[in-house]
Amino acid sequence: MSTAASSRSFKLALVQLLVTSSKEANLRNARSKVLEAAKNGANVVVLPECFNSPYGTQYFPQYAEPLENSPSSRALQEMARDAKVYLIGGSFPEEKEKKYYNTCTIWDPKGERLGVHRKIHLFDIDVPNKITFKESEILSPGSSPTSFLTPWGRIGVGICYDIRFPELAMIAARKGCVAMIYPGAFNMTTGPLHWELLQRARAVDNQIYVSACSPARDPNSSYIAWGHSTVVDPLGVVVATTDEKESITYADIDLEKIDEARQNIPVTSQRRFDVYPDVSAGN
Ligand SMILES: NC(=O)CC(=O)C(=O)O
Repeated sequence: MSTAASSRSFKLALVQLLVTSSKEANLRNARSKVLEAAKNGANVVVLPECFNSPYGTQYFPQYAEPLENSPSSRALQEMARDAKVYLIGGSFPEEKEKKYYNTCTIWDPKGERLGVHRKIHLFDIDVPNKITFKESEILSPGSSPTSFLTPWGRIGVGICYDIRFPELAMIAARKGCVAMIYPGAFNMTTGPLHWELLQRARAVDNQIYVSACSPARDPNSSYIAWGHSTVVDPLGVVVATTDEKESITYADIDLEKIDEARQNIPVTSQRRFDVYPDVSAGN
């Protein structure tokens, strides 16, 4: 783990991976990028949604794996352990009891699994002449919010379309999360419209860090990812981003910035739960 981290700051790395149709090649590439990020001082590393398979309902059954002892789980565990980082392992199609999920596994620097997030909000949209996608044709939704503890504080995790539902980020922030991180894969229609806007909105509403990690863009794939993996600070300012190509994006996550935002603009302590309900109650 990097010695540059203090109890109030850590280095986040977003691995914008160029995903191919070869699961083995994707796992090898992910491993080499996670090790590279660790060498460059990253403490927490993020992979993109569907990091080990092309993104599309037609691919999910073919690429799906169980969570326990499967090639992708083992590879993620070894990456986290060998790189000595906290690893938010993007997502892969999971098969469990004859159902499929879009699932993110989270690992600590010893290779212990810290959490499992199954995409709660399935990506079902229809923008005429632009994009139609229906994850629910194949996938089942997850049903619980996910967060995990690091030496720097608790981090919440969602997957892609989950970012459009502000409740998840609100719940995470009210439970004390310092960041909400989304492996995601927006596309050429919704990417330019909403990718950055949604991250900035979730960050400024909750005065936390928000980040989303995309696959790199492959113009020949059936689903063309937007790319532009990004980190936004608690004031809603983009502090790190990239273009569409394969890359690693780094950002220093400074927890003082959360305190400062909340002191200067104290919405966090001015909420009126006597007027409207607190969505985090009971979650
Ligand atoms: N791919 C997704 O889950 C979501 C997305 O592309 C969007 O919300 O836009």
